[in-house]
This record gives sequence, structure tokens and C-alpha cells, in this order.
Amino acid sequence: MKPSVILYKALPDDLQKRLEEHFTVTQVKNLSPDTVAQHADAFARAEGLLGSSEKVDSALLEKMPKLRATSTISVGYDNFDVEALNARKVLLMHTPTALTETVADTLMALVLSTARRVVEVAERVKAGEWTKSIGPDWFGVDVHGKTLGIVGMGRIGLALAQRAHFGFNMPILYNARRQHKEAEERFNGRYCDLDTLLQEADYVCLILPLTDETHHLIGKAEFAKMKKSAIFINAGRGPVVDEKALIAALQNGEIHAAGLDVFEQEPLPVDSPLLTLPNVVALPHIGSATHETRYSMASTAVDNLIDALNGKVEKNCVNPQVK
Ligand SMILES: NC(=O)c1ccc[n+]([C@@H]2O[C@H](COP(=O)([O-])OP(=O)(O)OC[C@H]3O[C@@H](n4cnc5c(N)ncnc54)[C@H](O)[C@@H]3O)[C@@H](O)[C@H]2O)c1
Ligand SMILES: O=C(O)[C@H](O)CO
Repeated sequence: MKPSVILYKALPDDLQKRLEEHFTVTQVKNLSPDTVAQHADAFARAEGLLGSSEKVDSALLEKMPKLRATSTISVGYDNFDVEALNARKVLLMHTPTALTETVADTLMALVLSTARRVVEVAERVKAGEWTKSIGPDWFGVDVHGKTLGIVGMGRIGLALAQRAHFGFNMPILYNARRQHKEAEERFNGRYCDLDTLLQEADYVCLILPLTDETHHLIGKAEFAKMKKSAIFINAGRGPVVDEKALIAALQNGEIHAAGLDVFEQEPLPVDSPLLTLPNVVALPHIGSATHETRYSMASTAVDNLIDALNGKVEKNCVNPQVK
């Protein structure tokens, strides 16, 4: 008999078929208590769980006594209570390499669009304001040759450094939990403490996981250390930044602009002050959202679940020790 799995995200037809070749699949719309109660038998039987963007906590695990593996269609896994999974010896699989280059493209897009005010001036053109040759009130600032500070020199940080170094001739400062030889040898990156990076960078780019350690890593004191001309970018996770402090820093002119793909609350509430600031580019968490990359992530996640339920955890496994 095929193992049972719960699928909580729609998959392209061919991937759904691949999943069904290996498992008996119950598709649900989300992991809310109501949905779990409605499909209680399927959750009780399930050995695997596949999807994204929903909390997987100990309350859910209690409803899934047979669960052996979870597979998330994302690289970030802050939605999972990893301690609870470890205690139950449930494997957690993710999609680390499938999206790296695409997210680095998004970061670069945020750098360029904030610096050159792309969204703001395009809106002015659409509003009919381009009635004569433009003056300095339409100008932006340069990107090439400016100092880029990357906080979180992991897979995506490295891919951003590559773009900035080779494409834009930007000197690179970085902060991470350890020094990265590759960043230094290939992209001339200079490791420094967070304070130095905040003080010296023209562009401060965050691409960090959300952990207890990184929660509100950037707040009032950190914005105060940045240059008044600094542009702040976050495509890691919203709660790494104290959003109230970010709004105040923008409103008080402590920093020049911000490009944001992630927020403390998503979707971003429509009454957020961020949406009233012309020097903010706010994106709806599109870091990896291209057709090619989202397909590749879903395909990897399906393969990850097949591997994990067959005891194969050589790659893409967050907690291989529980096997
Ligand atoms: N916006 C999006 O759509 C999107 C897409 C993909 C990833 N992400 C986020 O980006 C994160 C990074 O992805 P990755 O593949 O580069 O991960 P990674 O594990 O390769 O890199 C993470 C880096 O952060 C560093 N780090 C961790 N804690 C730190 C701390 N306290 N201080 C300084 N540095 C610290 C690590 O040393 C590492 O260099 C993901 O965890 C996810 O939250 C967002
Ligand atoms: O972590 C990730 O993969 C992205 O944020 C998509 O959720």
C-alpha cells in the first residue's frame, strides 16, 4: 500500500501526477484547525506533508501521529517548529538551491528600483506629469561603484555579491556568522561587524533567515548608525526588522529609501504607513516568484518528499540527524 500524504499547496499537473505515483494524496486548502478537523482521518494516517507558507507546530503534529517527513516549497523554514519535529523524529526537507539566483535577481531589482526611483517616476509618467524635460526632482542616485553591505552571506548573499561585483563594480562589505572565503576571493568581499557595515554601506541588504537571534536584529539603534543617504533592502524575512523603527527612520529622513519584499505582517496591511512613502518600493514577497523557479522549487519539494519517505536525506534536509 502506498504511504498517505497531505498536500496543502496546489501543484502543476505533472508534479501532482508524480506525487500520486508514489503516494495516496489528500489535497487540502490549508492547515487551519478547521481544515485539519474536516480531514481528521487523512491527517491521522499521513506519513508525509507537502506545501508552503503555513505554520507546522506541535498542535498540528499531535493530529499527525504517523508523520515521518515534511517537505516545504521554500528555503526558509521559520514556519516549522524544528524542535518539535526533531523530538518526533520527523524529517524536514526544503529547496535551498532551486531559488538562489532568482532571489538574487529580486534583490538587485530592489537596489536598482529604489536608487533610480523606477516605480515612483513611472507612476508620475502614467499620471501625466511628464510634460517637459525632467529636472533634479526626478533624479535618482547611482548604484555602480557604491558600497554594498550584505547581511547574511549565504547562498543568496553570494549570488547577490556576484552580480554587484561583476555587474556593477560595487565594493562589498558583509556580515554573517562566519567568514566566507568564496566571497572574499571571488568578489573581493570584506568581512566586518554589523556596526561597521551599517556605518559604511551605501546599500544595506538583508538576506537572513528568521531565527530567535535575528528577530528585530535591525531596529532604531541600527537605523541611526546608517548614512542618511543609505538605501535599506530586506528580502529575508519581515520580522528581522523592527518595522515601526524602519517607518520612523524613513519618515525622519534618517535613511534615504527602502526596498522591501518581506514584512512583519504579510500580506502587508493596506493602511501600513510604508504604502504612503514615495521612497519605499514594497513588493508582495516575490523573491522566488518566476514561473521557472516556482516550478523548480515545487519539483524539488516533490522529489524531496519521495526521497525522505524512502530514507534518503543526502541533500535538502534540515535535520538529517533524526533519520
Ligand atoms: N523574499 C523571498 O522570497 C525569499 C526567498 C528565498 C529566501 N528568503 C530568505 O532568505 C534566507 C536566506 O536564504 P539562503 O538560501 O541564502 O540561506 P543560507 O542559509 O545559505 O544563508 C543564510 C546566511 O545568514 C547568515 N546568518 C544567520 N544568522 C545570522 C546572524 N544572526 N547574523 C548574521 N548572519 C547570520 C548565515 O551565516 C548565512 O550566511 C532564507 O532563510 C529565507 O528566510 C527569502
Ligand atoms: O523562503 C523562501 O523560499 C521564500 O521566502 C518563499 O517562501
